[in-house]
Amino acid sequence: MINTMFVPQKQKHIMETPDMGKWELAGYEAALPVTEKSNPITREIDKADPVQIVHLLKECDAEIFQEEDDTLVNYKGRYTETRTSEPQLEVEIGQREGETSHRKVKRLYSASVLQTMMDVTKKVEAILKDPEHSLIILSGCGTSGRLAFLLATSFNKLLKGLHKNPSYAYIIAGGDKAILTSQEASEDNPHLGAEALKRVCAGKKKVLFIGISCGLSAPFIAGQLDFCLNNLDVFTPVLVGFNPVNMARNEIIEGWHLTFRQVAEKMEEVQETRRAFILNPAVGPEGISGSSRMKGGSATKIILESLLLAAHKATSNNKEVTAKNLLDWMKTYEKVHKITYSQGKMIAAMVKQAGTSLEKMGRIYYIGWQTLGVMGIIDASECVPTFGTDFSDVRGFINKGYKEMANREGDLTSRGPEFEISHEDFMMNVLPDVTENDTVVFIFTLDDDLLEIEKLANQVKNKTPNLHAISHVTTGQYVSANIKKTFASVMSMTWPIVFFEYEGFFLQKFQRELSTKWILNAISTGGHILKGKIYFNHMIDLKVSNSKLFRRAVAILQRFTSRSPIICQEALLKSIYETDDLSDEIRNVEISTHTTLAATKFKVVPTALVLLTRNCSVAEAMSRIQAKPVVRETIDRYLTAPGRKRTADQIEMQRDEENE
Ligand SMILES: C[C@](O)(c1cnc(-c2ccc(S(=O)(=O)c3ccc(N)nc3)s2)c(Cl)c1)C(F)(F)F
Ligand SMILES: O=P(O)(O)OC[C@@H](O)[C@@H](O)[C@H](O)[C@@H](O)CO
Repeated sequence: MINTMFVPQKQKHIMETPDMGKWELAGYEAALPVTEKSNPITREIDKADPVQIVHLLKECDAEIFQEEDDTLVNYKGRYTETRTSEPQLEVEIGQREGETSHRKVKRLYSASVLQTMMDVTKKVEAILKDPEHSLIILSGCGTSGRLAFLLATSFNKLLKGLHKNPSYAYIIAGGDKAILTSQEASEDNPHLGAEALKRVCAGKKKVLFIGISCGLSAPFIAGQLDFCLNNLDVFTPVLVGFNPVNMARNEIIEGWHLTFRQVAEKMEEVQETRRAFILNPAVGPEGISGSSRMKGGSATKIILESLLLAAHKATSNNKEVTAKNLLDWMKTYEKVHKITYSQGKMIAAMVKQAGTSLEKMGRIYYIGWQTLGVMGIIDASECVPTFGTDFSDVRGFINKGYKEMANREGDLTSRGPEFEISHEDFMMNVLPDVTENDTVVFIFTLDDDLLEIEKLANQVKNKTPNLHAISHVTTGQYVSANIKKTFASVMSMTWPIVFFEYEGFFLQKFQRELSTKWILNAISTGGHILKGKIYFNHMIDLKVSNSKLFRRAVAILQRFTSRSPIICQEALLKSIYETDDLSDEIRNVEISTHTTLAATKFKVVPTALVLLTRNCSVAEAMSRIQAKPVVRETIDRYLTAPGRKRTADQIEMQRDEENE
């Protein structure tokens, strides 16, 4: 029987997990948070060619829509006979002795999810009736914060079109600069979250707070939810994420008194009285383990756009929202998946092109119009924390810059080159240095200014032949021959004409955004896979810049070395502090001390991997990694991952250690 995986920390920082080599045996996989698991579909994605990469990502994204299958979950930590392929096991902490209950895994279309969505739409409608004294706030960290920004501005535009005052606001951990740049550390501060929430809704009498944390793990969001739970007269908290509550993060949050799971359990209690809500369907593990920008981000868009659009439609038609309405809105997003991936071959060609550019140390530029430009900016900004690249490797630009973005803090250009996002900035400061190693992708609809598009495209064409277009057209519209001949390739998605009234126009816009997100996620992920950044389906060389990434680094080291969590954490700390003998002082300082220092270092996880497999000094491990910069080859040489044959000396070494 394995010890339960996440218990409130007794010792500092040690995650209670089964020790080495027992991952598969004890059903450990099933007890992992869904959002952090390795997805079997992409287990060998690092060996796939562009066409296969796109196919694997398509399969992963399809899991978002998977119906509730008859997987029964048994609480007593025993296997349950299920009709799905593998035995499911979920370890519930503190379940009363003798009580076994069966529960199905909650999915996007589960009755309980639709019911909760309906309950939340009623709260939205109440807020919309009184914009003066009430507010809907969307909040998140990283990608979840960027989507909070996009959703809030989109729905305020919808209201503006109806000559109504704005009812939405957004919070992103780290402020508006986090829309464009990686501010991973701000995720770890619950006080920062609560302070930002207080500031944004000062004076409001009724606030619907929607906190987005795909992994049910961000302390920033935990702080905001807890603040709401202590002020339920004004606040109605909604938690959006993709783990069951009993898999919410259970690590004591630094400088605070609760874990995310304790906050989520309090939310569950209050949900009984319909004064708090949790929307947390499982959508399956990410194609790159833990990369919640992908399926987590897509599912966030689908759930919240369907829910909010339904509420707006009900308000303008003065009709009740039904579960069927919500199901119909969400089902239309399945068509988006079908239409988008019907272009699999062209997406693969762009993935291949991206890989070539990145391998040649070239760059990738997304030149987008309106919110499709925002999707480009979001995908580009995620590459830094996801693949450890420089901001200049993948960049997004949008017509009219901050005017089009309509972000609260306005024009950020003066903060530095990574904040230059307008087409003018691109033409003046980037285009002159574009070479044939670079790839440029235009993203637009046929309702955008086609003359402007053609003019800019011809200027780019003089600098690189790798000029591609993603265009969204409505049935009956066709990309002109002029436009076609300007681009090396044009991927054209044709969308059905929307008949339902005003909200339908926004649904079409949202669906073109999701389609674009899937394509750009494939381009940036596929490009970095082809560059050799991914091992199996893990980004091993991650920057350990917050506590979640620290945990992921230790978990990845455990997974690839089968060593104990303690040994793996020691190796990681040796690598971060560049020392062969860790002082107790280092062992016992707060995790933020480790991550603050680690954020300034390179390749600390690969170095720790070499430390664990070669029993050498940190200096020697670092020089080996320096000598062979591509992570995958480095590791291949020293390591065979679980499930692939293990070398004799590794078995020997492991046996020695176990006898220590
Ligand atoms: C799947 C894998 O074993 C793995 C990866 N990451 C992790 C984790 C990453 C981040 C965490 S965590 O920050 O502790 C966390 C994050 C979310 C959550 N709900 N609970 C805990 S665990 C785990 Cl538990 C396993 C592998 F292979 F990737 F290492
Ligand atoms: O939404 P969560 O689980 O709280 O995660 C919030 C952020 O850590 C997450 O968005 C991160 O920036 C992305 O790079 C993940 O791919």
